[in-house]
Amino acid sequence: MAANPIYLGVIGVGGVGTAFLSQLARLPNAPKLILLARSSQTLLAPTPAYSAIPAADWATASAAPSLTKAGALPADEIATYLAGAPGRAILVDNTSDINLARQYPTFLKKGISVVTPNKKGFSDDISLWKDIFSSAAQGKALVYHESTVGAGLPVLSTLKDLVATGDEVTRIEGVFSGTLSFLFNTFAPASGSSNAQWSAVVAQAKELGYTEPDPRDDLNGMDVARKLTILARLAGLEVTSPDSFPIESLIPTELASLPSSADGISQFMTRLPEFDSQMSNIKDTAEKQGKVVRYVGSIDVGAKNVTVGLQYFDKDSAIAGLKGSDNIISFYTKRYGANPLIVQGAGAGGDVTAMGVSADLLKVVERLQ
Ligand SMILES: NC(=O)C1=CN([C@@H]2O[C@H](COP(=O)(O)OP(=O)(O)OC[C@H]3O[C@@H](n4cnc5c(N)ncnc54)[C@H](OP(=O)(O)O)[C@@H]3O)[C@@H](O)[C@H]2O)C=CC1
Ligand SMILES: N[C@@H](CC=O)C(=O)O
Ligand code: NA
Repeated sequence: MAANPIYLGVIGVGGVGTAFLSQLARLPNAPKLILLARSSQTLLAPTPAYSAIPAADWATASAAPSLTKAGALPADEIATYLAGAPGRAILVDNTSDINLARQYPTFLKKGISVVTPNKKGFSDDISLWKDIFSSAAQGKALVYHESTVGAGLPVLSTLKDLVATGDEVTRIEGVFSGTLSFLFNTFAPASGSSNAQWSAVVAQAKELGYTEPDPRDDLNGMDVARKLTILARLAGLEVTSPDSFPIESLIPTELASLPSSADGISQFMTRLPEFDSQMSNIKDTAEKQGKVVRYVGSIDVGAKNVTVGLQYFDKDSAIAGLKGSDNIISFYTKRYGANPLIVQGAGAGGDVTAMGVSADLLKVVERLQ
């Protein structure tokens, strides 16, 4: 244990949360886990001892007899509990909950640093973005969210380094969704052929843990729009919200009004096969031109223009040739000239996303000590 112990609260033990916990259990110099929550239950290390919760997984942790067990706690109670620990505290939010994200300023003002792959807060209204960073300054706390774009790929750190060292970023473009990359790479591969139905590949992406908790957030383009909002803001554009530019949706209009509940997700997945021909038609149109279709985004910093949607690509292009859930993100800058700085690799999945969260956590621990 370090000279100044650092305390950790973790909320969310789904695909990313579970992978994060198993990485945490192996981290050198890991902070002391004193709070672990899922949507219906919270485990707390009793005060004043704050004995560490075993980080291996939820099942092991919840079996520990010494812990206090509560139902879902309001964010301000969690913040008060963490702020009461006898050292600096960090919150890791592994949920996709916008309401929790809206409470980041409460945590930060109390000096609790935030590490998260949850993109909702950083892509919500610009007022929340400003509140998060001014609250961090006020509470002398840190905010790291690398996995909000490109999962664990070094996308935000690269962009921040470019900006901080005075380069001029002119354009950022590429494939920003692991789910949509996997869907198109599998459904419409650049080499060989595929008979896979669109709905079956969507179900596979969900099973592999690539999709958002609600896969419609991937298919409607909102997940990509949120990532582009975050990148645009870091590049200096005041994008007011992720719906302030046009977004092409791949949700069949007939299914657009299903409820956003768990039942709505299940109805959507059940009915999606009825509309497989819509995506097959798009694939065939590209095929007739000797091309493949892919879902891409771009930010033209000078023109303050953001685009999100389908485009056709030559089969020998870098974007057409991506594999699996790969993202590819090209940064065009004054220094790099005509040859962009490119970041490429898996852009979704529990382990690679948790890697970004764990690496951020290590950075925060290092800076707090
Ligand atoms: N999956 C991926 O490849 C990537 C994911 N991300 C982001 O990571 C985050 C997590 O994704 P993922 O693990 O796939 O999602 P999951 O749906 O698998 O897990 C979400 C977890 O959050 C918990 N949860 C939700 N709301 C609350 C709340 N208010 N309080 C406490 N717990 C809550 C759920 O609880 P319960 O277990 O009780 O249901 C569940 O444990 C999301 O923000 C996602 O956008 C980012 C990059 C890539
Ligand atoms: N659902 C997202 C997960 C990572 O952000 C994606 O598919 O890219
Ligand atoms: Na990243």
